[in-house]
Amino acid sequence: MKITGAILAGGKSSRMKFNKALAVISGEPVFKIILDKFQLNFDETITISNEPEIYRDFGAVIYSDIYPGLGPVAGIHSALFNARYDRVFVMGCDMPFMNMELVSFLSDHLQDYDCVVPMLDNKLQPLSALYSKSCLPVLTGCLENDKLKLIRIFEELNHLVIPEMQLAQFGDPREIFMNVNDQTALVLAQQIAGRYL
Ligand SMILES: Nc1nc2c(ncn2[C@@H]2O[C@H](COP(=O)(O)OP(=O)(O)OP(=O)(O)O)[C@@H](O)[C@H]2O)c(=O)[nH]1
Repeated sequence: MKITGAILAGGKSSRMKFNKALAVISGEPVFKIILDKFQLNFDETITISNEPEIYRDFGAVIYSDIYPGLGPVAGIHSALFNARYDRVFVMGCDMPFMNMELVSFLSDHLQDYDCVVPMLDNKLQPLSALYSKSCLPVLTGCLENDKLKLIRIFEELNHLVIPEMQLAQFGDPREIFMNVNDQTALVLAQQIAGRYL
């Protein structure tokens, strides 16, 4: 089954105080690290951002939000809408250490579900989850009805949760799922990058 990898890069980076996708780890912007990994592993890679000029120079294929200004639910919606393939791995632009075998594992479990979503620290991880295009009507409904909290999409989606115990076979979930979204996380990511990049 072919998979589209979608990088969401339409946020405000208010915690980092500069565009976190451009934070440098091991000499490269986090966005470039993710883009390279996605292009190597997925059948198609797309980036969802309303600022295409930032990412075009990296050679990214960019689509904007169809519902601009509504946050990450709109980013996932645009990713699924624009993806060439039915299966879409959607990830934030601040996760340099995602494990691609883990993504294959999520994909292997999609058959009977609209999406497969990891759970870490008792929280679903919608921004590192595998979605089918069958999610689109639910996402459109959420956006049209002002239901913009990411976690609420799962009230209506037929989803499979992958518990932390199963994620651990791919490495330390706290590192694999690390969000480099503030200065503290950036320093930590720079310290452990050698093990991943
Ligand atoms: N396409 C798109 N992506 C978004 C949008 N809002 C957030 N994202 C992305 O979703 C991921 C998670 O976003 P957050 O970390 O919760 O928010 P953020 O605005 O990027 O950062 P903070 O302002 O620090 O919360 C990041 O990769 C963002 O770039 C949006 O409106 N559209």
